[in-house]
Amino acid sequence: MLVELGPRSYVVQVVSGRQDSFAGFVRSALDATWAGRSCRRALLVTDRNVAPLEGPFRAALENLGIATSLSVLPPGESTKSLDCAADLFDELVRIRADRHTVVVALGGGVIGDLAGYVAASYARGLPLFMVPTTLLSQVDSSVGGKVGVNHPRAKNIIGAFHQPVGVWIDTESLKSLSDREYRCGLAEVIKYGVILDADFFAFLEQSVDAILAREPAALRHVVAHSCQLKADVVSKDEREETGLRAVLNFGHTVAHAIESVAGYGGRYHHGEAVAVGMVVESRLAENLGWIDSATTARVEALVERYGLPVSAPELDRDALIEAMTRDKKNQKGKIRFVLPRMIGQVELTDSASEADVREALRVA
Ligand SMILES: NC(=O)c1ccc[n+]([C@@H]2O[C@H](COP(=O)([O-])OP(=O)(O)OC[C@H]3O[C@@H](n4cnc5c(N)ncnc54)[C@H](O)[C@@H]3O)[C@@H](O)[C@H]2O)c1
Ligand SMILES: O=C(O)C(=O)C[C@@H](O)[C@H](O)[C@H](O)COP(=O)(O)O
Ligand SMILES: [Zn+2]
Repeated sequence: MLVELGPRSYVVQVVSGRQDSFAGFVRSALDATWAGRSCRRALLVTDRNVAPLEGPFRAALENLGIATSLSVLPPGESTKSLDCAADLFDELVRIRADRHTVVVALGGGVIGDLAGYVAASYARGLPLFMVPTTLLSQVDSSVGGKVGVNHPRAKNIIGAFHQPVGVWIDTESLKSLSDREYRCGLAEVIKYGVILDADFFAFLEQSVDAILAREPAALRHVVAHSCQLKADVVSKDEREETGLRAVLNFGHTVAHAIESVAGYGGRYHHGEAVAVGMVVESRLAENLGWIDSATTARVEALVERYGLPVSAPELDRDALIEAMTRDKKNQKGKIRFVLPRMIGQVELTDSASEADVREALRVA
């Protein structure tokens, strides 16, 4: 599928175990860019858990005549930091990278966001390939060009929009992914159903066993359909300017507060925080009269059936609300939420008062 962005358009290729075609994909994606055939060097960025998968990707790049250096970082959310970005800048300087040096992010959303941010900033922009290896990064973070790192008190607050030149998704790379990380990806998948596609939400309700068992056909549908939904949104509102792209932030006002209060790499991984966030924000919509209690119950039930948390009772409520006051979506000092009007449709609003938010968090 294509993410249509005029001169920055790119292909999202979804395969199952076709590593041999990666080199051809890179060649044709690079040929479509201004940097084209002059790309002779690459920095392949990964983490320790994913490093066992890097060999064929490095070999493919080398076979294309692209001399490839490898940076292996510690796994986990705390790697999405300015310190780790600085390490990658050091490496790019060391290998004398120039604007024809390609950055390849092989890993989950942490590696994609971090390496993407480095690619966006170094020499004011290097060509970037995303090779996502978690379900979450395959259905969400590898597509759309949001890259960045965390500030200790504000999630993703340092970043850029920098579209990749290509996204290579091999669903077979998920074979080594833990069940916990697999479920994290399913939180963002459920999100797509709530925000954009009631039929997809119903499919997720009907296919719990097949999806949790990672049945290949169900998995491919989940990945390809999620990417298509995201690609359509990003094509229409690349930089979150019209309000459309903001729909992808359903559950995230609360989720990002949970992550920064609990600590990056702490008790809640991003997908788990999004799971809690979707339940709390559905309850908020219900309390505002936007949806009925049956709709909230449907969201909560699906989150639970996929083995994801629905509450974070141990986190301090004042700290959560304080963290929400630093959310990127806020305007004129008001916290903004993306809330459901029904399954398949959401709206951005600043109409929730602090008391409303507190009430929605009360039972969470
Ligand atoms: N840019 C965006 O649009 C966007 C969208 C959603 C999420 N995100 C960001 O993505 C991050 C979360 O991404 P994530 O859930 O992929 O987390 P992650 O990158 O931390 O990966 C989760 C864990 O899985 C391991 N792993 C990765 N691939 C593996 C594989 N194939 N086999 C075994 N282990 C593997 C990693 O080493 C890590 O320990 C968060 O920082 C979130 O903010 C960004
Ligand atoms: O791509 C987007 O836009 C999203 O909102 C996708 C989210 O799942 C993702 O977590 C994203 O990183 C959040 O963006 P942010 O702008 O709120 O930091
Ligand atoms: Zn997310």
